[in-house]
Amino acid sequence: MSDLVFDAVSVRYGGRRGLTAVDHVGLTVPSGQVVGLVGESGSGKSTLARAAAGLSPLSSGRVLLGGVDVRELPRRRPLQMVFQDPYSSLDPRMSVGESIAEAIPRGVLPSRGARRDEVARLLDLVNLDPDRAGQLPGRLSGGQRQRVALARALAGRPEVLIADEITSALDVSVQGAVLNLVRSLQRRLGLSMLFISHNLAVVRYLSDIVAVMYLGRIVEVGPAEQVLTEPQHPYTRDLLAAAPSAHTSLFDTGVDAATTDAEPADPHHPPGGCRYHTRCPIGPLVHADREVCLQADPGADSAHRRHSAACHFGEDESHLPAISRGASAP
Ligand SMILES: Nc1ncnc2c1ncn2[C@@H]1O[C@H](COP(=O)(O)OP(=O)(O)OP(=O)(O)O)[C@@H](O)[C@H]1O
Repeated sequence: MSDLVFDAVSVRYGGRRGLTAVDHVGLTVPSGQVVGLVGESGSGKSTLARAAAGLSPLSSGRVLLGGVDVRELPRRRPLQMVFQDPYSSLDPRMSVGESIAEAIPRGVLPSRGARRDEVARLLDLVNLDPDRAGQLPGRLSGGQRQRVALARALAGRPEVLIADEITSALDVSVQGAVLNLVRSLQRRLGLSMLFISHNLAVVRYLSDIVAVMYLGRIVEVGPAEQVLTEPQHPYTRDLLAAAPSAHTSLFDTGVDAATTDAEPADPHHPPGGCRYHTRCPIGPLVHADREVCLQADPGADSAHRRHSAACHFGEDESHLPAISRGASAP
């Protein structure tokens, strides 16, 4: 088992008129731990996850697993991804068993019988009756399909599971069961996990570490409890203020993280200096120091495991009582 390391990863979409969806991101998912990745829509979370899984080509940087560039791993088998929509991730013409068997690496279990037994083991692992193997996905509920998608991911015996909004398309009544299953599998199998969700309460429930993304950059990272209860970056504070359920119920509906009323920055033309300065409530109120926010990119120390924020005033809370929540940049 080894750490998953994003080393100065950038992903750019389109040509000259395109945008840099992930911009020089450094992030470590320590072996056997869960990193929750949060941030509003369009901040680059899925692109970062897809970059690790080989689904978004890197413009620069590397993704390493145990020091090995994941591009050198055969079919990236140690990294498996589960997606949001269990309706499109399974082939409707293949039985559940065939879908799972297809994901078992070739050569590992050559005999038909051994593959059938492995499918039954995997179905049991995700709490589905092995008799489901003969069914088509059309006969299954969303929650059951997501369990099959998990079984498929586990068929590759991964070290790292990348989970992108895996419960947000499910009925609220089954979200809890799927999350509990993911948590127990992660612990039982010692998996590392990059877990993306808009629901901060869910992220808090699952994660050891939380990383916060804004406009293609990691702006804060640290132990989950610290980031979610003592945030250092103004963006994280705004995110938490907009999603009070991080501190209340796990499965409230309507908890999507949104931030201040200020206009989101244009991802095609991200602001210079600190990327959050156009929306930040601190900059405009700390006039004497605002220049530094316009000029210098603070950068979070996301390669390390301590709590760190990409803010010139991150750990200095002396200005906080003066801040009014809704303040927006001029
Ligand atoms: N295939 C693509 N081609 C061009 N631009 C893209 C593509 N996929 C994503 N983008 C853009 O890249 C940026 C980051 O998108 P991404 O989906 O990674 O963000 P996200 O944080 O995962 O958002 P969400 O929470 O809505 O899934 C956005 O501005 C988005 O519009």
